[in-house]
Amino acid sequence: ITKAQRALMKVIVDAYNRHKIPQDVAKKLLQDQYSAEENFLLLTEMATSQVQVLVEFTKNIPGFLSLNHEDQIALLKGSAVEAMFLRSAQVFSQKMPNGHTEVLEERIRKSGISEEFMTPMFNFYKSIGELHMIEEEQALLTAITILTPDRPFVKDQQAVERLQEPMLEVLRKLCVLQHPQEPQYFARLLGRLTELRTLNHYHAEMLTSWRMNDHKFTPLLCEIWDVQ
Ligand SMILES: CC1(C)[C@H]2CC[C@]1(C)[C@H](OC(=O)c1ccc(O)cc1)C2
Repeated sequence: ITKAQRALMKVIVDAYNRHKIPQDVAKKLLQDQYSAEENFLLLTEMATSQVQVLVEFTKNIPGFLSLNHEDQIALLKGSAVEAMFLRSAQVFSQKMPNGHTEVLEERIRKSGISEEFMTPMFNFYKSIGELHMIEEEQALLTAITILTPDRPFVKDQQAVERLQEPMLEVLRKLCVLQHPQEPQYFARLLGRLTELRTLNHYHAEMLTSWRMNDHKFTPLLCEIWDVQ
């Protein structure tokens, strides 16, 4: 890994760690009561703070703010669900003090999300947990997800590729260094990004079913997912 690549990795990891989910949201998970309505409100707060954290992290990705402005928006809107699941998968698999994970899982299961969505979601969390990613890998994988050139409405895809490629190269080298006994590890990480894309569909269904039951989203969530 060259000096420049180490510098890039440091910028990404610092940004990833600097923007955390506010502790009050995590604390509330344990306090408030357990009604489906209460759970939905908590998940709304969690999703809203995750999108805020996503926007802050994205602004710190070297070169992102020099992209065409419409493309910046298209990348954020196109990757919000995937970045949110990636971050919550990491929160689920190690960041949470144990006990919180079960409570969060319980609240998700009792918040009006249909069963058919639960399975793929929790399978994804398990498959991320099994990778035991270090924070550098998590941060780089999130940046790579955001810098996906073929999101809808992205005009200058080459400009996005030019930012994503160096990240992929650093991640590839990092995987070789971190997992010398597992030459396929980098390929497994990228395989998770494919699994992530399938969650977009389930997530859209989830939003629709919540809206049909007249659940209210926050303005930020309405804006990032073009609802209401
Ligand atoms: C852990 C998750 C990634 C999983 C369950 C909660 C999440 C934060 C997310 O919730 C929403 O997208 C969401 C969208 C709108 C809303 O009002 C509430 C939650 C889906």
